[in-house]
Parts: sequence; C-alpha cells; structure tokens
Amino acid sequence: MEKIKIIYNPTSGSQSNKRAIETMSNDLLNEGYILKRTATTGKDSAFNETLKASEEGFDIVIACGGDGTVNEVINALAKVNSTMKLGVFPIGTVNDFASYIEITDSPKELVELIVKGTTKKIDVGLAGEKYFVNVAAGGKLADVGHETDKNLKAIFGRLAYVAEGIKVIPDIIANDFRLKYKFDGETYEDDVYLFLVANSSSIGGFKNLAPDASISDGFLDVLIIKNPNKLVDLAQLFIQVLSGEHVKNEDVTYFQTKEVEFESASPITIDVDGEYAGELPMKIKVSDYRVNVFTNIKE
Ligand SMILES: Nc1ncnc2c1ncn2[C@@H]1O[C@H](COP(=O)(O)OP(=O)(O)OP(=O)(O)O)[C@@H](O)[C@H]1O
Repeated sequence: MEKIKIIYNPTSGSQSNKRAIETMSNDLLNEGYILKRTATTGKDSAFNETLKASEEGFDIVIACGGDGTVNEVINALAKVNSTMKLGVFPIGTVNDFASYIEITDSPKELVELIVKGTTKKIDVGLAGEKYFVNVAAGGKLADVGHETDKNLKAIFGRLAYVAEGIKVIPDIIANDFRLKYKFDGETYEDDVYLFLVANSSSIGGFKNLAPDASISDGFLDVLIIKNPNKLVDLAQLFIQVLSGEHVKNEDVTYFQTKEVEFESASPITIDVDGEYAGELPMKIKVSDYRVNVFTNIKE
C-alpha cells in the first residue's frame, strides 16, 4: 500500500481548488492509499515537509500550489536524492511546470495517473545551489520599475504578449550589462539585456521561448538576448518570440549545453522557477538528479 503526502499552499488557489484537493484526497483514500495532508506555513515549508516525507518513507508527494511550491518540493527531493514520485496539482497564479507536463486542475485526472502509475523521469537543473525544473533567468532586477515584475519570469511571461512586451522594453534597455559566459571549454563575452537557461520550453505561459527545449533530453537551452542598441530591433525581436523565430535573430544567442558558467562585473540576479537563487558568478547545469513525475507526456 503506497503512502502519499499531499503538501498544499493554503494561500494559493480558489475555493473550488480547495474542494478539488478534498475530492482528490477522498478518491485516493478510496483507492486504498495511505494519505497525509499538510498545509504549508510560509517560505521553505514545502521544502521541509518534503524532507520529512522522505524520512518517513512516503512513496509519493503531491505538490498543490504554483511553481513556487513545486520548486521547493523539487529542491528537497533533489537534496536527498529521493526516489519519491512527484504529483503536481496546479492551483497557483503561475503553473508553468504543470502546463508543460500537461497536468490540469482536475483531481480525477491526477488520481487516474497515480493509480495507473504513469510517470516520466525528467531533468532537473541546478543553478548555484538551487534546483529548478523550468528556467533559470538572469538580469539586472533591482532597476526594473514595474511593481508586477517581481521576477524575471514575470518579464519573460509578459513578452509573450506583444503589447505587454513593448511596455517592458524601456526597462530592459535601461538594464543592459556585460556578460561573460563559458561553455564547452570556450569563453564568450557580450553586452546583453537578459539571459535564461531553460529546461522546459514553456516560460511565463509562453510556449516557444526556448523552442528546442526538452525536459528529458539531458540538456539545458541557453537563450541570451544581446544588446542591439536599437529600440526598433528589440521590438521586432519580441514579435519574433511569438513564433519561435527569435532564436535565428542575430541579436540572440541560443545553444544547448549540459553546463554553463556566467559572470559579470555588474550585480546580476538569478531566479529559478520565479524564486530568487542568488547573484552572478554562477554555474548552471543539468543535475545528476532526475525526478519521476506523474504525467502523460511522452517527449
Ligand atoms: N501559509 C502560507 N502563508 C503565506 N505564504 C505562504 C504560505 N505557504 C506558502 N507560502 C508562500 O507561497 C509561495 C509559493 O506560492 P505558489 O507558487 O505555490 O503559489 P502562487 O499562488 O502561484 O503564489 P505566487 O503568486 O506567490 O507565485 C512561497 O513563496 C511560499 O513562501
């Protein structure tokens, strides 16, 4: 009989999401699973509850929340090299990971996957000391003016919409910096606006930002937006982002690698899956840990 721990963020989601967690719990109990349900209490709570679940011999952990909750759970799983399988129940404001692995907020669908045992092993990235499943993004965050742009992921998300992307351009232009990056034994240097290292191709709800990214290919996709110094070029670039054509733009560097090191003389912030992960210099790589997640996706 498998033991499942449900970790849910009580500040996330609507009343109907909360009822859905109730339904999922009842359905899992009816299927004969042993169940424990714990609400998170704030930062690091999902991380600590996952560590506890691992020590207590749980077989499955279900993260109910947004990408922030999933990220904490993944960090704990990777830290102890856990064999626990991961279920994701998306009730957050941003659920990029769930949408990439095609998980909806239907409790029935997730229970069905769990009962069938349909899982896939996926890559986990490591940025400095923080693990991630979607993306590590770097830029000069402190100077970005918009209150809503709490993190770089939010900026990239807004680029998915041309009108929004154009509004963000002045902030991005004001925040260019010199970036040194090293991979495959070579060092490069450019004036850049932003860069990201993607595990999945879905970032900020936008499907084509890293068009070749696969969550299970053992590689990360690096996208560097260089400084073209001309507003019109940057606007055009963002329009290309919609179709995935941007990766061919001369102001974009796009490559796949297992490991890349970044440094800059400017103070550059990195966030992973929308959470703060530290400042440059930083090495970002595919970690040795892979997580076994409930999903129907085959790629
Ligand atoms: N009980 C709690 N009270 C307040 N904050 C909490 C609580 N539990 C978790 N959190 C915070 O919620 C954040 C994770 O949110 P998550 O991504 O799961 O959902 P979200 O609704 O998308 O939230 P956000 O809009 O902040 O991304 C973490 O920063 C965590 O510290």
